[in-house]
Amino acid sequence: MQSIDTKSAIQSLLSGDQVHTQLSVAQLVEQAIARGEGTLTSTGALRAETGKYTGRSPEDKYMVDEDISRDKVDWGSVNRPISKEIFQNLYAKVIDYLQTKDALFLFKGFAGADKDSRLPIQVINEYAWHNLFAHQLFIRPTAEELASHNAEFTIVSAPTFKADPAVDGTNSETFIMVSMEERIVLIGGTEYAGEMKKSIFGIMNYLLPEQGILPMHCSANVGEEGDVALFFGLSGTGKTTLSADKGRKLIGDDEHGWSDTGVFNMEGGCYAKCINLTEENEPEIFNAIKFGTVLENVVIDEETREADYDDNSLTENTRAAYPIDFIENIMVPSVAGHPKTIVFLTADAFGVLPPISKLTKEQAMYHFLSGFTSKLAGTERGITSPQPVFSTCFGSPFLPLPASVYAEMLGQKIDEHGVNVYLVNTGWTGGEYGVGTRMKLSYTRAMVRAAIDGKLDNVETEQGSVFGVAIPKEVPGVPSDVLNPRNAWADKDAYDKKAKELADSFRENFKKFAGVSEEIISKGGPII
Ligand SMILES: Nc1ncnc2c1ncn2[C@@H]1O[C@H](COP(=O)(O)OP(=O)(O)O)[C@@H](O)[C@H]1O
Ligand SMILES: C=C(OP(=O)(O)O)C(=O)O
Ligand SMILES: [Mn+2]
Repeated sequence: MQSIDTKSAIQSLLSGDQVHTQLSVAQLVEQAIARGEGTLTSTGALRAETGKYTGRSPEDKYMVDEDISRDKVDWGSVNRPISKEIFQNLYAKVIDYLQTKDALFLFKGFAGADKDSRLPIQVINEYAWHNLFAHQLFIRPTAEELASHNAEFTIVSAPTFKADPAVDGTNSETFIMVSMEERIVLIGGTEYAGEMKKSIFGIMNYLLPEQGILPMHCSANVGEEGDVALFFGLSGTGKTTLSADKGRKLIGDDEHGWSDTGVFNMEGGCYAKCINLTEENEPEIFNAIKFGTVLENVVIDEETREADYDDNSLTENTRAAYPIDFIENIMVPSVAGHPKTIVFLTADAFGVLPPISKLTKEQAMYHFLSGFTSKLAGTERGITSPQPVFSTCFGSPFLPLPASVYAEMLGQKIDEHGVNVYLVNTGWTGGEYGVGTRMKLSYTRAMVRAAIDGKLDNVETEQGSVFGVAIPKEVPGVPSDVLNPRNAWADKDAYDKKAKELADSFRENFKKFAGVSEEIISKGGPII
């Protein structure tokens, strides 16, 4: 086995004079364009294409099997074990490969806006545009912080290095490998920039619980009274869209920690979907697409360089990456108090779940563990239409530890802070995918605002027929006939049939939580 000292390998790689360290946004944009990695758009954004991989590649994501993490990790199809030997061999090859490049880009910064728990990281990129992505998405250091910066985790990203599965022991040419012992993320064979931010999120999901902090796959914002709201949800359910609300300060759009003092963003930027983006529906995001923003796989006119957000010819998962301060109303720093409201976002492709309902403590725990939603087209390789999925804690692709670790912490925190929990279906209504339509964004916004503003605290409710959740009979700004999902279906028998199917699949899925208290199932689960 070729065993290498990973730390000195990084040091020697970084000592070369081809390494551009901590370039400014302007310098990175200039480099990316000069190197033919991307083009400038009419609003000043840098536009790049990612080739074959336009979403994450979960089947190529591995955790190295090591003594320090072996007994902690929840091994399986999310956390795929890979031997130290395979990791070390590939690592050595990637370092050798990067040594041959005439330019490399290094970003140093942090994950975690709370200074007590933040993780100093560095990102070594083959591409300038990837380094710009890292610069915009992670937390940028001040000059003083940079001077004393000492990275505790390193991402090494070599997108043009392709593994040979037969020789290298991988599943494909692509690999995302996390070593908790060496404190390295090794990425090769994919140009999708989202792998970088989500692998650091996975690492925070490993490290924070040890410090008594709950890591969460959610967005967060805060109102004028300091009232914090969290929006949990798998990709495409509306975290980024719904948290950008001009009446509330954005804390972050995707990854947060919840400590004894409150919540904090792990990131320094946002990663918004652009498909069908309009200024009217999503003005904050639309206007954030300017100089400094990275546009991924958005089709632009060759001459005018105008973006066509409706064009999905490269992927459904078109993206804009921008620093959080490109959103007008934000919390600085990205830290706030304890949440008052939690919203679980689900994009139900069956059209069965109500567009908004209030959950009891047991229902909240049941739905958090179930994490029912649909994988929407694009964010993961191979998904082209909504696929119903149970993604525990609304983020199973990013959880290295068993779900119970996160669920127990959330349960305690909800109790301790008396948080109101709502389930919001941003998916289908009036029929399943293909028959019904997606819930209107303006209605969802109105429902979420009413919940956060306490306007649903004392309204009349009816009991949902599937889970027994409390469905408000009226929500300001929303026609009442969309509130009860059964009413929204023309064919009631078809609804009941689908609902039964869904309830059965929840029960089936929940069997994996054998150790969970009977009360959560009896009081929180389906009633049909
Ligand atoms: N009712 C709705 N609620 C939220 N988003 C919706 C709704 N209808 C359509 N959308 C679209 O769904 C996508 C939600 O994606 P996004 O907010 O990026 O999700 P996430 O951040 O959770 O991955 C956006 O493109 C948004 O325009
Ligand atoms: C970047 C991602 O997150 P989201 O779609 O939740 O924004 C992802 O899942 O790859
Ligand atoms: Mn998002």
